[in-house]
Amino acid sequence: MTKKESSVDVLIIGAGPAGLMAAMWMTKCGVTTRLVEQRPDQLRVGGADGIHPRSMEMFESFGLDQEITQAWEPITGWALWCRYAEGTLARSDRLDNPTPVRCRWGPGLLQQGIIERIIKKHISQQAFVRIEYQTAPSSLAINEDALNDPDSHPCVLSLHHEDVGEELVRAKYVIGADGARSWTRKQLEFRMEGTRTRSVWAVTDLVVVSDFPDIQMCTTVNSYGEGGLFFLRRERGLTRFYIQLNRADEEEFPAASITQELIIQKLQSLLRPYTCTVKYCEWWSSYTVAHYLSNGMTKHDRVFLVGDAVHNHSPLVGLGMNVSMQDSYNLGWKLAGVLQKKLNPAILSTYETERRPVAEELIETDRFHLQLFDTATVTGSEPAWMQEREEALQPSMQGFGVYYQDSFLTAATDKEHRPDAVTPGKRFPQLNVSNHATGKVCAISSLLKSEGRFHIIIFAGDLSQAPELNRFNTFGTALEQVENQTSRNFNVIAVHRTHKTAIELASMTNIFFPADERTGRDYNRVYCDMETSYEEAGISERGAVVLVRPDQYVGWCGELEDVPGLTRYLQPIFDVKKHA
Ligand SMILES: Cc1cc2nc3c(=O)[nH]c(=O)nc-3n(C[C@H](O)[C@H](O)[C@H](O)COP(=O)(O)OP(=O)(O)OC[C@H]3O[C@@H](n4cnc5c(N)ncnc54)[C@H](O)[C@@H]3O)c2cc1C
Repeated sequence: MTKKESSVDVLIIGAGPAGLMAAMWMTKCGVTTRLVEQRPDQLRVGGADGIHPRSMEMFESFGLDQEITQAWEPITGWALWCRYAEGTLARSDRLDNPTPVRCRWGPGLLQQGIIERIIKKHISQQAFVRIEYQTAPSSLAINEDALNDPDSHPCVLSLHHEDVGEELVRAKYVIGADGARSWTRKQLEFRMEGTRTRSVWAVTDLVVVSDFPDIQMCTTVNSYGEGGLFFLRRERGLTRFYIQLNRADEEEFPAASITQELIIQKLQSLLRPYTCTVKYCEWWSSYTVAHYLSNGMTKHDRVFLVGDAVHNHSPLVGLGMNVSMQDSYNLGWKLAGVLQKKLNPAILSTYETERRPVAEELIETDRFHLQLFDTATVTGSEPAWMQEREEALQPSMQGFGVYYQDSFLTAATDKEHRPDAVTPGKRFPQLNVSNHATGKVCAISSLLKSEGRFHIIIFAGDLSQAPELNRFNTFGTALEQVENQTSRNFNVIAVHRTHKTAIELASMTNIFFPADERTGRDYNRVYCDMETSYEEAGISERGAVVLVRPDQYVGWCGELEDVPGLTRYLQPIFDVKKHA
């Protein structure tokens, strides 16, 4: 029988959070994609559950936020407990959840399978993105002679479908999102580098009845002599427990001895004298803490690795799913833009230069956090020390520590012209504004939808003054020319500091108040400052122009007069001629 043959723009291997996030970009950008998954189409149990504020911003940009927040359990605070040397178990502190700076989302908890189902539902609405279950690749070859032809399909894979057998697929690009034991990584001959510890943990999702006072909180219990315990209240009445069975400085723990009964006994022992009766166990598993990083993330910028295929660490800090999705969030718009011939293929090299430092930091953060349980000794000063650790972790836990510095996409800006909170390389912060035409209040970040477009945010100052209005309109006219020259449409957002009655939309140039024959006037481009956004962003009365990348990271900042600077930044990114 002859093997079926086909071609596709993007082939994604693995429908976990990283693969689905990549497929979500392709869905939004209209790129023909196949996502193959070796498992059957079933709801995953167990796995991740912690969602960072930054991941919520990503979900919001794809229109998934409401479905997530309808199902999740927000994290409202933390309790810290210690079992002291004499054996007493006591609460050392109860902390409110630190409010993320300039973000409207806090962290929350929702089982990974439910998150995946929500993303899949949106992907399935578009026929050009197809998810195929019980399907896995069996070979991958890259035709190196075809790499320079943007229309070529240099990645050649054999796919095995459980039902229909073998198929030969030629893909322009491949994304290996196939988890910690990545098949794709092995084909690319990348090595995982790192170390394995002897720290062993059990993890389980339980419905319990307990008289422990903070059973409804996110709680850390440190019993240094006996092992750590960490738990979080979840959706559907479940609680996720992480139970340390062995510290890194102890002898090797026999993995075969781990049973559900052993885990529950250990949990009950760590919580004594409080009681904890298990009513239902949805899932349990165990793992030995290891820290590994792949020595490569891309081959020829045609095959990419994302998520756990690149970085492995302990699930305890709740970083893996978030960082994995963020890998794909970084890659997806670049790949889609190149395939649509809107972006220079050279941009693809920034995936590794931007995400490798994040992966390295992820591993370090996890190591740092585990020391809380592994190397501590009872000194009597644990609470302050524990709190310091928790606080130090916050930027990573919120997802706001990321700072991209590849000069291709991040223009260094003179300090003099750079607003404080709006820094090239960092994600655009939440700043509240009200729509000039309707008065509706919103965060600017909620207007930065993931559609593959760059966003231009103009802080225009006080437009009741004729010179300022003139300056604003001059910039608008120049921006229209940039759009025409580059054949790119920007998401244009202007924020002025003028009393609403002192300026009319009609006095603004076309780009700020455009008219469409079919849909009429666009009233969604001009917003009023809510008296704080300029101060919060550190923008002076003269205003500023902020160019935000499609993934909501600031690319460039400058003055309204600096259209040449803006053009210089965009030119190499949009330079597709020599590749077309
Ligand atoms: C107990 C536990 C708790 C966790 N808690 C958190 C948390 O709270 N927050 C957090 O951020 N992270 C957490 N994590 C980590 C998180 O689950 C992972 O980092 C995340 O799932 C990685 O996503 P991924 O898409 O890269 O890989 P995976 O989720 O591993 O997805 C890979 C997919 O690829 C498929 N696949 C593999 N090989 C092939 C192949 N050859 N062909 C086709 N398909 C293939 C697999 O079946 C799988 O569906 C936790 C992990 C565990 C185990």
